[in-house]
Amino acid sequence: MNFTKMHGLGNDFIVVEGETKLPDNAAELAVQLCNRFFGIGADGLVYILPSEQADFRMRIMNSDGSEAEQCGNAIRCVAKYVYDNGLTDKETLTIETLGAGVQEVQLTVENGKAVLVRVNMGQPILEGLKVPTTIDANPVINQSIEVDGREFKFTAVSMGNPHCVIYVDDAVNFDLAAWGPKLEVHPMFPRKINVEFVTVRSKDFTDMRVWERGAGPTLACGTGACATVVASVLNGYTDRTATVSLKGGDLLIEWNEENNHVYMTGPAAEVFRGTV
Ligand SMILES: N[C@H](CCC[C@H](N)C(=O)O)C(=O)O
Repeated sequence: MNFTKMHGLGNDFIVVEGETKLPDNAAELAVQLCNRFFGIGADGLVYILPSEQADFRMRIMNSDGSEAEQCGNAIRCVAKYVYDNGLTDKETLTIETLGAGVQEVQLTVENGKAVLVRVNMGQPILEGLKVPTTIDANPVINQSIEVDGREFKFTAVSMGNPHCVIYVDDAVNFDLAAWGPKLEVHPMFPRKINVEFVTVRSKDFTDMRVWERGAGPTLACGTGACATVVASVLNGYTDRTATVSLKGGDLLIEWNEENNHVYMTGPAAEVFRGTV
């Protein structure tokens, strides 16, 4: 099987093109190939598939073999892949995902290669029961949750995949490994959850570190960055356009007031190609 290794701000993926549908063994393949010692190594396995509604369809498996509804960093990689490899000559194209339907993507092209990608990530889902959480509120803001005797307050946002946004004093140095895994699988989250720890630095700048559902600590999370800005606007902490600074780099997020859509702008990179 031929693959292309790509990343969005260090959130890295094995990208596979040429299949007409998700292989039956995609979950096992994801666990095997994402393993950083016995496989290629990545946060996820991404398939570029044909679509009836859009130019392309993306499906993404986390490194634990679970399928995610949506992935911001991966969709930027897919957009770069299809343009750079001549599968399309469009600089504005559409990609269909499980969690957000047909999404418009705009490429910035330099020397025939896509260097920056702006994605319409769709509308956030704020009804607690639809994120999903067990909390019947809309939105779920400042919700108390306890793990191992420590109380956190979270805001719940779905971008097609579920997110739990928690504000802390120092996100950059927060002990992700101590608390991320416990929150990920808390019974308040019926489909588990991605956990973002956020420190607001100004009305248009936040630090964020993420423990991802099904992948653990990643260097960046695109949907998590979108959830961070939505939660920060709901809490009155930031404006609707803000930079989210992740361990792997920065994403520019805009939650558009007119159409309620969230836009994410950031880079994507190809690292190497291979056969496995
Ligand atoms: N682990 C996530 C999927 C990948 C999301 C993240 N890598 C992004 O860039 O949005 C989940 O299970 O919902």
